Amino acid sequence: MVLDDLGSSLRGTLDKLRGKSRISEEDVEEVVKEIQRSLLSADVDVSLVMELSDSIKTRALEEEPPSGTPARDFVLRIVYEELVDLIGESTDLPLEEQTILLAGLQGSGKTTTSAKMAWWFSTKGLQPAVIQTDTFRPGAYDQAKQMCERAEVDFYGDPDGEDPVQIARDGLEATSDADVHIVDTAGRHALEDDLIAEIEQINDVVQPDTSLLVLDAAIGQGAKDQAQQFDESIGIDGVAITKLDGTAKGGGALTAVDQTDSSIAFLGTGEEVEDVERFEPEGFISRLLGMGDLGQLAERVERAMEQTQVEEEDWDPEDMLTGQFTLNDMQKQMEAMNNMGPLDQVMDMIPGFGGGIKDQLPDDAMDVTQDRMRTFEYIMDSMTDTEKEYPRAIGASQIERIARGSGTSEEEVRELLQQFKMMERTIKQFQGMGSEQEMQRMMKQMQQQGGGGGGGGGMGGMGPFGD
Ligand SMILES: Nc1nc2c(ncn2[C@@H]2O[C@H](COP(=O)(O)OP(=O)(O)OP(=O)(O)O)[C@@H](O)[C@H]2O)c(=O)[nH]1
Repeated sequence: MVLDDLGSSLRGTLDKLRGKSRISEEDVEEVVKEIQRSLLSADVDVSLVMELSDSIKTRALEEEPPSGTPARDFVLRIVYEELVDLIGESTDLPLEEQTILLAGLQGSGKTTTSAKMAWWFSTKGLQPAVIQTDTFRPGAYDQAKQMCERAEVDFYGDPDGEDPVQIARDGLEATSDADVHIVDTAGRHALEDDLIAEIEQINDVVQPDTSLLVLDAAIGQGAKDQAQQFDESIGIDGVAITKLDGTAKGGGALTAVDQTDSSIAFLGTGEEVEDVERFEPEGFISRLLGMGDLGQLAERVERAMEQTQVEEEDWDPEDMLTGQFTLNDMQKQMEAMNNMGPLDQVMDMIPGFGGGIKDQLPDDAMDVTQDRMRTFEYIMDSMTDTEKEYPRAIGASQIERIARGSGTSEEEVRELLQQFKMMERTIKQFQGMGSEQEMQRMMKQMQQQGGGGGGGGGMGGMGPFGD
């Protein structure tokens, strides 16, 4: 995740302020140094870093903390406000008829982002269409078409067409029923003149309401030149940052935002059409600082509930926090969580869970991939109800029988039991959290918003391994 390093190192530094009511100049220096180090290693432009750290320093030393506010909270608040200020508002994209043009270098993720954005608009009740004008890269047409099919949105392209400007013109006409037009363009390895000339012509024909620059999160200072060139030729209103799942950097994109005086519109976090988030500065920074992002979490839960085909009485998110945890529950939760996205991303959105506890968990605890889930399902199908209810009582002979019955290995059965133990421990950590009441309230709220989940609480009473 972008600037991930900032989140964890800053939390460590801020934690040293715990218990203090006043902050010294030294404390502030240390916090500011940590911010500088993290931002620079995430490729944020030096002058931006200096600007940000100066404002934090000045405010932390000159402003009087409200009485009774612990030093840590006071500094955290300032860092939060200054980061929100640096990153700015999200690009304005009203939920109404509009045309969006995507620009960027080859491989930055434009085609993927166009389908993701179309999917996102469709979840908001609009009818989007993607127009693919990339005649340069063989395969772009098929890729866009397939992704749009997966996203269940309209698509226009011409696999035999050679003139991208004509395709754009025809595409707008052919998809006139749609209300949001997203025009994908070709990229090149570098900023060649013909790329700029082509996109200027497409821009003239399309007359977009918004032009977005698509940038790979791993791009460093090269973002500055790209941003400047595209801004001069077509005018950039916002940036979509892609591949945030693969890098801890992302600073180049912030530089581009600053250079074009624009803002961030979308974040791409994976290769699937659903792996996209509308950028919300407050939630994003909160998550970065380990304060959680309830908005995104609620949205994901809502989506997961629609996708997870479990009976209403079978799954209640509140069950994660109460009662005994069994293998049946683990299976349901794995399905639901899988629909929400990678577990570590989800955890970042939970207040109080992002920074501290998550960092202490073994990496394996997050490793719930679809393949593993499938193997686990075969294994669970070969277990008796009692075994699923009390997995800790499963011994060597049962493991052998289950492996044979499910066509898996004994090692895989042990792995499942190990995964169960880890998840059980994680759930217990949840249960032990100070903010449990808050979590429960939140879960309830999300349940209502999601319209599913029911209040069944199908976990039964405490079993022999309850506590
Ligand atoms: N992991 C991950 N991969 C992504 C993301 N966005 C795009 N990709 C991958 O990046 C590669 C390039 O993405 P494309 O959408 O084809 O890029 P493009 O900008 O359209 O490329 P050109 O058409 O050649 O200009 C593909 O393999 C995508 O699957 C993301 O958010 N996360």
